[in-house]
Amino acid sequence: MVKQTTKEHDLIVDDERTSNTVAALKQGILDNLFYVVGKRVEVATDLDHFTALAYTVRDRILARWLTTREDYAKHNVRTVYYLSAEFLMGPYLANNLLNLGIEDVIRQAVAELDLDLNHLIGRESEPGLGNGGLGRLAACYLDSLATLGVPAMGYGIRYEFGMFHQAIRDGWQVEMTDYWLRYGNPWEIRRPQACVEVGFGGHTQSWADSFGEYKVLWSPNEIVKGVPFDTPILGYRSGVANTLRLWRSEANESFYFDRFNSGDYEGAVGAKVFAENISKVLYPNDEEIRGKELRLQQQYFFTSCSLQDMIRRHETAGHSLENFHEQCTVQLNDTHPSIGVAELMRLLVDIHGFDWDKAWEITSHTFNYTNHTLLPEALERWPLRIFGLLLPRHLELIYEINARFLTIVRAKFPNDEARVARMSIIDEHGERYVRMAYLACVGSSHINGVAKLHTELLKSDVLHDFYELWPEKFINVTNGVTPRRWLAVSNPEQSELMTSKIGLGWIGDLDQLSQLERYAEDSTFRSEWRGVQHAVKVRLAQYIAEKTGVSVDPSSMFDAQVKRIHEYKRQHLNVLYILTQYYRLKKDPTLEISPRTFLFGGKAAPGYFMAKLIIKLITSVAEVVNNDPEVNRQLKVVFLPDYNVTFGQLVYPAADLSEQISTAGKEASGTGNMKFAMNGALTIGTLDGANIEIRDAVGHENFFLFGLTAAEVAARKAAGYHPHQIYESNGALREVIDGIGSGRFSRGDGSLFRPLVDSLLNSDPYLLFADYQSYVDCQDRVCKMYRDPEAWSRMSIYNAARMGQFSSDRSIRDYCKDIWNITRFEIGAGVPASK
Ligand SMILES: [N-]=[N+]=N[C@]1([C@H](N)O)O[C@H](CO)[C@@H](O)[C@H](O)[C@H]1O
Repeated sequence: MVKQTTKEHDLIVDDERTSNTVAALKQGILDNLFYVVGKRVEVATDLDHFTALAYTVRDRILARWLTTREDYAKHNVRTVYYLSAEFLMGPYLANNLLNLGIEDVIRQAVAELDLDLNHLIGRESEPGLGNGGLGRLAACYLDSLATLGVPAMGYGIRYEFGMFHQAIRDGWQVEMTDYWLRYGNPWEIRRPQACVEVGFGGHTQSWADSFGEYKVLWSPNEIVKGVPFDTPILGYRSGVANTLRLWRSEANESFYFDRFNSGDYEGAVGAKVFAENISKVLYPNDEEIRGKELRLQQQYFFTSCSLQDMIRRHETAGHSLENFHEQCTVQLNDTHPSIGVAELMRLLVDIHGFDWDKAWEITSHTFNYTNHTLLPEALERWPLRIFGLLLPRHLELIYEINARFLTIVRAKFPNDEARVARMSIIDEHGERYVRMAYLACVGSSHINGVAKLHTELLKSDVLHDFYELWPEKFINVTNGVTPRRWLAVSNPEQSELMTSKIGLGWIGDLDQLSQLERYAEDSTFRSEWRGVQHAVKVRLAQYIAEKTGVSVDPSSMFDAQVKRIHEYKRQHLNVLYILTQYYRLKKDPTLEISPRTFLFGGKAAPGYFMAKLIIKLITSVAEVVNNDPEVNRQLKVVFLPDYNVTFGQLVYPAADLSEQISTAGKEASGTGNMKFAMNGALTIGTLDGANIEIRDAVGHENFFLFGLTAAEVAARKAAGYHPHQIYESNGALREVIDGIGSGRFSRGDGSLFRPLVDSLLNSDPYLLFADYQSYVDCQDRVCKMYRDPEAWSRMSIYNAARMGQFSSDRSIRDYCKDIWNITRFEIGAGVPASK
């Protein structure tokens, strides 16, 4: 991590106990080992030392945390509430050391206790409370919100079991439970006094009160307690620490004992199990819904807890609910918390006695909705049967919201009942559904996509009707990633080199990376750049050898594709190229091919058969290629198991080539693409998601482009797409497909990959065949370019230098300006910072 000194605007003064001298830190670690972990040094394990160190670091965050809260309360700040079913935070220790600016003194203090900081950092189990991009984006945004001093709070679910651990057995993915809390979690604080109650099921009764007012009472038949666990989110050198509040579901004592005491043991235990099950485990599906009732329970549970908590904080601060939307703005991270629209209406109308119109004005000015996917199978819709049983009052409220909404639609588009049916929150087809994306659109002031192309496709396709009705609601905010974790923490080598040229400022202001441009033409710097890259690759090669036993050559090109396994992300297209090279080399072993190591990583949703088969294809091809002396000097294929944040921090800095090869129009944005390019990797990619903006930023000449555009994909499909014709007309492709189908890469079992081969030959829904030749030709250009290290490192430096706009700080500034209308806050200065 880069050398650092405490900057002036970290105004918090540490007291004796939390000063940052080596002596005080050593004492802190020893005190926490004894008083908190309850161990003497002599018998302490690495894990004990890690825990004591974590508490020592947390001690130095607490003052900033409490002061932040006090300052926000004192100044009545408008606050952002980021509601997300997923927060993929990754391990905290190294990031907190960077943001506190104490890494060097801690490293010395730990060393003087005969311990190794990097080793202790490696002992932390990461909270895998997310599936992929959506969850990690929420984490990057929390880091930027605190760094920019934006009053904010993250609300989510404290899953007891996070994202499953992935092992590869006989080439297949095997899922294992993630006991991330096995050794406790030093970063969180349980807040039992802030728990809330959440109801499920039951029935409603309605009547007209003495003023003729229509009243409704909901009598749930299950009551669950939501208990918050708070984690401080420290900004980078801002002195600000915001809060991530994650809810755990627990049995509601009284509810549980009443049944117990009445001898209804089954009911009592049932209630307890029901309650505790809700926050038990993360649903491991990325981009596809599995309409399980428990999933809806999870969504309603954390959303209701969060909204009740926000109302309580608002009223405790002496505010009237009349101006709730002026003090609070809520970002819905996809549709997972969109039930919040109906829940806030319930709380305002049923509990706080607001009339409908006032309640709606508050609600519709409180929420903003971010869409993260265009895939139809990922747009959440709940069967009325499940919805009505679990949330009878909310269904009534949604009917009312929908009726009033469709009146607006009919007014603007008279005599267009087809449009009315298309736009209705209630899908009348089949068993009838609640369309959550539509509820989110109707109940939100702003609707944003996560990259320019994605937002355009939302306007022209998935949410076109809503765009025609409310064009003013639609806005784009292209994703970003935090340079703290993904550069300064993950790639200290490159960070040191950059800092030696342009200073430290880039960590807090990534646009300063542009000062690196002039060094791209400096051959000395280019060789230093290559030196750094090689050192990082050596580190990854060691990790690969440790984890898989496969030895890879750090001087080969590291070609990486790490992301969730999904057909639209086309990991299998990457395999088609590997096999194309394989067959070329088998025909002519003397062929000049610069050695390349193909790195794959990523989890498949447990129920997603084709994704699992793609993993098996990769591991099967690896087995053949890596053990074939005719090709394994030039080609190496590695599937690295259990891809997560910690693993990502090793791969992104080490890659030479970043594979962003999704079918154009399918990847909403991507964020791995940004992490790779920031670390100097060159991208081979399609004009999809944020690839387009990355290519425009780094320079078209510094990006390897291939494939159909989104419009061409749509046209190809509309015209009727016949993949078999391409198979017949392209010999190299035919050889590869026949090879896979023959069993050559599956120990002779020709049936193993039949489903994949048939899907490609008959429908190829993600147009691999259509893009195959363009991809192969592009890869050949990559090969050629890699043989010119000067040219390659020049392009690599330009890539890194021009990634400023992909900092999550820029994204958060856009949200503040275009959606949340919120000003940043200067802790201690007591005045809002400039916009
Ligand atoms: N859900 N979801 N969507 C995704 C990712 N899978 O998590 O959100 C990410 C964050 O917005 C996007 O970068 C990515 O393209 C998109 O597919």
